[in-house]
Amino acid sequence: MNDKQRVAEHAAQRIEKGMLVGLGTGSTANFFIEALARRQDSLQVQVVASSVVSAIKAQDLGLPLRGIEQVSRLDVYVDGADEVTTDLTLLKGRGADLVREKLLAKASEAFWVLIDPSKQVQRIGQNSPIPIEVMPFAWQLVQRSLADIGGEALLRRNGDGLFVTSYGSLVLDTTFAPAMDAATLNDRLNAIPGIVEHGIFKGLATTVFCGRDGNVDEYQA
Ligand SMILES: O=C(CO)[C@H](O)[C@H](O)COP(=O)(O)O
Repeated sequence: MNDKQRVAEHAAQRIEKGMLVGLGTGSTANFFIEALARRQDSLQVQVVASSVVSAIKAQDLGLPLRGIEQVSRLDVYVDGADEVTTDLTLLKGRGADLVREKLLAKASEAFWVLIDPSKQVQRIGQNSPIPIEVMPFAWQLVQRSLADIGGEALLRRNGDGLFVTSYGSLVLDTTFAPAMDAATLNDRLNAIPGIVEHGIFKGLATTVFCGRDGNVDEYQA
């Protein structure tokens, strides 16, 4: 069992009977969905998925799925992350499902983040650019606004074409100077028109579980 599987198993053991559980997206979230499905006979949970791929996986494994439009409050949302700092700020969104991921994280009583040590960083943006979803017609205007606050934004590509998210947005992968802290950046990005969503998750995670050398470390917000 690798660190991602162990941390996913650990989180599934923490789920309580009858909970409404949000399912994240990615390889760690997939391990969690599998671990949850193995406990479903005793747990009888319902789930809400953050992506089509997670919805299909949950359905295939027999987890009862509710549409995101049918819920206003979840007990817990469980997902991976690309980067995590000591104050539990996250960088997410390597995939195409940022919008639903942040909505579910915000709507949940608890947000559990499942990582391995490779995701722990000193500062957000240390290893990856910040993914910024933009309305397709607005990408150049947003690129200009990002340049005004010191961001270098490149349209994400997919082979010869452009990368398109689940909701038809484009993604600007954006790097900022290391001196720009995540809290400031979060506020500035939230204020730019044309941005649909971005990958900084600030003040949302309640617990980070980190699988390390066969154990699971726990960090509380
Ligand atoms: O934010 C995400 C998708 O939008 C993922 O949670 C993040 O990329 C981590 O993925 P993995 O568990 O495969 O390492």
